[in-house]
Amino acid sequence: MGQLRRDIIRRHGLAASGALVFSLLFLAGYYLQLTRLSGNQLVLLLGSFWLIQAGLLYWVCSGRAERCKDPSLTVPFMLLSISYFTIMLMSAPALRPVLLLAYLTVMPFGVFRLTWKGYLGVGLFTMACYTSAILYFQFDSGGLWIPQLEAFLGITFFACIMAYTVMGREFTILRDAYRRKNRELRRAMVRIEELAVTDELTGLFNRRYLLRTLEKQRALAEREGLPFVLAFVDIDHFKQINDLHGHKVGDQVLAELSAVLKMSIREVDLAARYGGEEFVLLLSGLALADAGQVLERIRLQVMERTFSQAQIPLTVSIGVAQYHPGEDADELLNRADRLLYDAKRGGRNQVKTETCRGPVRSLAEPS
Ligand SMILES: Nc1nc2c(ncn2[C@@H]2O[C@H](COP(=O)(O)OP(=O)(O)OP(=O)(O)O)[C@@H](O)[C@H]2O)c(=O)[nH]1
Repeated sequence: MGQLRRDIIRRHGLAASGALVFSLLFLAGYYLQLTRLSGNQLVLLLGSFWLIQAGLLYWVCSGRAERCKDPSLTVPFMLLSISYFTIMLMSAPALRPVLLLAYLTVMPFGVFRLTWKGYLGVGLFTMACYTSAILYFQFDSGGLWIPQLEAFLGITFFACIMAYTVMGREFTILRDAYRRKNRELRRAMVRIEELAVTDELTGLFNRRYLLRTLEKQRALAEREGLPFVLAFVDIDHFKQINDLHGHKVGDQVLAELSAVLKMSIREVDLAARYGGEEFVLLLSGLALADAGQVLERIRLQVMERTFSQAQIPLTVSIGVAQYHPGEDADELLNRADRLLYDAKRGGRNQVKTETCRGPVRSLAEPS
């Protein structure tokens, strides 16, 4: 159960306790003969109130109301209580002071949900209910009608309701500001998390994230026996590109090559910038031979196009090693790095794949 639903249920628990207190007071009023109800009418009144209340509570607590615009069903709950307090008022005019307070205790529960317009609507509904109860009482009983007192009480009650509406408006403003800040904070958190794992220039994952993922991949390989392959991809003679075209173009080349790497791997794989012009690819669920083919394809892809506005041709050298059960991340990284070194030494623009725990095998001859 989510925190939001728990909060809603807690609030409804409070509201139901309030309704219970006023039901008990009304019951006491009945036994003190302060109401005009018969026993059956009393049972019908309180019984139907609690039946509907229980139905609404069930809707909220079971999560069925989550499809509604307001999953807390605040307005239905408020209108239900106000309507029943009005019927109680009609049937027990002597309990008017108690029931006036009952009306007012309903209003604060709108704070969490209602806009000030909603507040005004519920406030006017309350006023209309109260007025009809008073009129009903006067006409029904022909009771003592003291217009000044009724006006006095009515205006005071109206002022209280309006005060709630104004307060409700203030709460709406506060609530909206709080929600806005919360949203901004969440967005900022997501961005910070992104920045913490992303290389700014290339948009690939950074070394820290790679090492973390490598550990997870290792655990998966140990537990589930899922094979994976790690490849170092390094641009050949990148220093010359910087020297010839400048750092800015060099940066552009790095970004474009990163896009090629990212596009060439599957969702389950990972491309990271290890540092400078050196990248690492983690290919999961692949045997060494298949990974070798994938990386050979990447090598050819890089060779077949040019990079940056300066249309610079590029080649990469790649070292590919498969994870051996029991080894640690450093051992795997070192092996792949050694294979990359072999590829460089072997003339660059080639993929060096280790044979199973044996010597390295070249997939392409140096160009
Ligand atoms: N533009 C740019 N250059 C970078 C960045 N990081 C590292 N470099 C440059 O990458 C170059 C790497 O040079 P080397 O390590 O000699 O490698 P190389 O020239 O590619 O030679 P080989 O790897 O042996 O083929 C250096 O000139 C670095 O300054 C970066 O973020 N942007």
